[in-house]
Amino acid sequence: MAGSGVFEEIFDGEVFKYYVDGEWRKSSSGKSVAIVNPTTRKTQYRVQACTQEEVNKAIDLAKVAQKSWARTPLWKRAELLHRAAAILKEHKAPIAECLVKEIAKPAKDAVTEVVRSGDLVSYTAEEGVRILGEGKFLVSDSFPGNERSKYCLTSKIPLGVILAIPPFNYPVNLAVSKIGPALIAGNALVLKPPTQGAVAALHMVHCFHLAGFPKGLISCITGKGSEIGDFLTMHPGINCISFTGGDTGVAISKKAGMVPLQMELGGKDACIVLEDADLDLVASNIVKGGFSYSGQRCTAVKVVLVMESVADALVEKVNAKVAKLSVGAPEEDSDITPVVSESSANFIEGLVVDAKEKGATFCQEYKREGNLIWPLLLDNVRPDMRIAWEEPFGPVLPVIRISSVDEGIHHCNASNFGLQGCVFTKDINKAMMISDAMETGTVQINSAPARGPDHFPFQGIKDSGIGSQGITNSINMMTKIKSTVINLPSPTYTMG
Ligand SMILES: NC(=O)C1=CN([C@@H]2O[C@H](COP(=O)(O)OP(=O)(O)OC[C@H]3O[C@@H](n4cnc5c(N)ncnc54)[C@H](OP(=O)(O)O)[C@@H]3O)[C@@H](O)[C@H]2O)C=CC1
Ligand SMILES: O=C(O)[C@H](O)COP(=O)(O)O
Repeated sequence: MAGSGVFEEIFDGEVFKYYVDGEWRKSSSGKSVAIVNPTTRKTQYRVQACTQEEVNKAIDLAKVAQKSWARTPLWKRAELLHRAAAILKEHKAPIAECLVKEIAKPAKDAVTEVVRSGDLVSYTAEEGVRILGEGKFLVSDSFPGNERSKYCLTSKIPLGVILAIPPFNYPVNLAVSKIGPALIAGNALVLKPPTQGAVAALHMVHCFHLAGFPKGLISCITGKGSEIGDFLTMHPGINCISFTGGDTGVAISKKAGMVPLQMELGGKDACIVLEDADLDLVASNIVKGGFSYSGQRCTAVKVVLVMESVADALVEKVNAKVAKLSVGAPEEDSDITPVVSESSANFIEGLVVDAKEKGATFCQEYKREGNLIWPLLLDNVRPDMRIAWEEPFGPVLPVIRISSVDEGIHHCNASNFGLQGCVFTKDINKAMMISDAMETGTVQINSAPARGPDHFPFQGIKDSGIGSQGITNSINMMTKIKSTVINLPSPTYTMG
């Protein structure tokens, strides 16, 4: 059960504590933030509403702890990360339980998220010792006009204090995808978890505490992003921000100071289906890609662009699979579970109503109970409908029929998002041409969009993000190049 067993010290019986200076503490604010269970719509947990002074303290301590952490041998940093990964996996059950209660993640997927996170941390430790263990050696005579009298040695040094802000849909995995790279690279880390998902994140942080990381190196500040977010992101003590979420990220990028930003934001991932595609494969991928975790993935298929000649057949196959999706509680491991909040459900409903008014074909009856929305495929969607462009982040998927591949590419590229996309065809030449033409960070050929495996580069263009994630890219992003140049009194040439 949450907050019990090895996790007892993170809970005071009513409110989960926040983490600073290697300790679990109550906020001096005396206030807490409620986490509403999306299924019951009742308060499930409470977390501390941290104050600005508590943020200042966490960042001050992080600054101090980072200095000695950066002097800790790389292999020792890796060893601690491996230990944290093992503890995380050992305690997957109570952490998964939090994910079920806080964000209505289906029970099996919740366990998968925790195990995947442990694997991510271990991989990060291994990758870190390799890529941070190497630098560059340059000689001056390769540049015109120079003799071989200067040797340049480069290495990767930490940035300082990294601020990590993950979203509700992967509060553990998208937290460790920032924590692991930050720590292996010698940085300190301040985590601001999403409110929905905060308790799972606090349990995860406790696994790092149990692993024995130095005091002050990691802290976890809870509270509403709308209240504490600006103070954190504009804090002069923060040296880098790694954020995953929605439009909030665009606002942060305008407010943040001169610090490196890693922004993974929303998407409207298009699935382009050509006439020669294997329609059974496409249908499976559309259902998995569009409806897993009720469409609440940035990489969910969010619009299907299918050639008119195969559209009827495809829609029929997709509908047959949608009919088999189970709808209900996350505890029962239902395929479709309640969306994260009432406001999210209302937003999705707004898109559905707009599509209805403008004449979309409803392949299923629209049904909603509380935050639970039954899976819905909308056929014959046209560009004047909001759902053609906006991200529902729910189990509603639009189908736009196209008469040419160019029309599909045009729709994809007209979006202000550019996260991922996919194309289904048996013709690899066409697939490559379409992939090159799609203005997205990744194109999947013959599979639905996905971030994983977690070591693959993951990036969005346009409003979908800044920089690139993936284990190696995140480690590099959280470091800076430092050069040392040895100036020789006279040129020297090998064996010369
Ligand atoms: N490209 C990607 O990798 C991914 C993108 N997303 C996108 O995220 C969105 C859904 O996630 P959601 O959690 O609702 O996104 P939000 O942008 O609403 O929230 C993301 C995080 O930002 C915090 N936050 C809110 N306001 C501020 C602020 N002013 N300053 C700093 N932090 C703040 C939130 O805290 P709090 O919860 O307390 O408000 C949360 O931790 C979708 O648009 C989705 O596409 C999601 C996952 C992956
Ligand atoms: O937040 C998201 O939606 C994730 O980054 C998607 O990850 P996945 O594609 O591996 O499910």
